[in-house]
Amino acid sequence: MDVQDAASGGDPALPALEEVLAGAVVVALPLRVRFRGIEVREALLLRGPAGWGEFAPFLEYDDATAAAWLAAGLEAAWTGWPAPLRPRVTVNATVPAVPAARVPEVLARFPGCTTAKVKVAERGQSLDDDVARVAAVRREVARSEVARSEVARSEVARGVPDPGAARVRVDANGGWSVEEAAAALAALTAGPGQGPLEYAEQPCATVPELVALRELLARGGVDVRIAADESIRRASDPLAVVRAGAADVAVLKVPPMGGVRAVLALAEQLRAEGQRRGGAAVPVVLSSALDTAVGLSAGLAAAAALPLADGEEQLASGLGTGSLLAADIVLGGVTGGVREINHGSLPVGAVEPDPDLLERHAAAPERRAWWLERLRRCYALL
Ligand SMILES: O=C(O)CCC(=O)c1ccccc1C(=O)O
Ligand SMILES: [Mg+2]
Repeated sequence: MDVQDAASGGDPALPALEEVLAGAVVVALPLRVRFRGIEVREALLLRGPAGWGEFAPFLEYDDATAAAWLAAGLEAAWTGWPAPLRPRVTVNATVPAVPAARVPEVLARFPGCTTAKVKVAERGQSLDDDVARVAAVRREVARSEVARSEVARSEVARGVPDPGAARVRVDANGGWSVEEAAAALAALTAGPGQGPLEYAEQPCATVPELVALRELLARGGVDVRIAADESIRRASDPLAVVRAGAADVAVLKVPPMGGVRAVLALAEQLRAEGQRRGGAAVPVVLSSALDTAVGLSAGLAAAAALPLADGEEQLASGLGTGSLLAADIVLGGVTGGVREINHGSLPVGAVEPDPDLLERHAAAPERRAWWLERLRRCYALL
């Protein structure tokens, strides 16, 4: 992170820029449904001695922010990751801000997932849209869960799957005011067809708002944990939100934190900080940044290497987002083959992009040039 270092020849552990550029491939992958305002996911893939890495900061990010994403990609391709502690990682279904009627179609791409994360507070939509979408997710997850369980098969016949049984979390991406969040979380937990929420991810944008929301929820008897996402990955001090007592759960993503090792170190600090505060550790949820199959390998490596306390159950990771892409650069996917979601989990391990798919999904020449230039600028910041 020291500009002077870069100017004077750079970090000795960094591969040479020419070497990094030599293995760069830029792809553009279509999404099945609009997510986070985008319909095509562009990514620059890096080929190094340790394997493949990904550099895919969202287009609007500035270079200082994007540099951390490059560090994560270089770690993947030139250094590799700590050994996994478990071979598979449980993932949540990720439900974009679709109309309720499209929920079954989305969830069908997350076979066996019993935890669902639902996007809420989308710009241009109303609380009614969120309430309908979340209720549809509860119904659908409960239905498929009951359908899988021998014991409960007769209950399906009797038509009584319990919508409260699904594990549902919502992600507002900071889109609510404190008052809107309190009203929405009350409606999403107590209204008809609703039930408990595992947590609400970034209901409001700022740390003081999160603190105020927690107080308001406690006063109103609404029992929903708060998870911090943007308050961690966009903050100069990622621990500040936990120190302020504003978050019960920490959502961590490998690319914005600068790599698997950086995420694991932060998880360790969060654990210590939580214990210092009141004895309870702050649980960590690994999540994707809408990565390609290559980028997801890094998230899976982090989730698989995350130490757990005795008896601690790992919360489902938001790493099933490959299902949101209509095409990827490894063979197979959810419909069969390499690293498909099976019984709600994904196997850990590297993937090898398919040369034909890399070619088929290659970005246009001007987009490739744009990404290579961005890589050069970010490299200079490492
Ligand atoms: O956590 C998940 O289920 C999927 C990942 C996700 O929601 C996401 C993906 C890209 C950018 C931002 C976010 C987010 O969590 O806000
Ligand atoms: Mg989020």
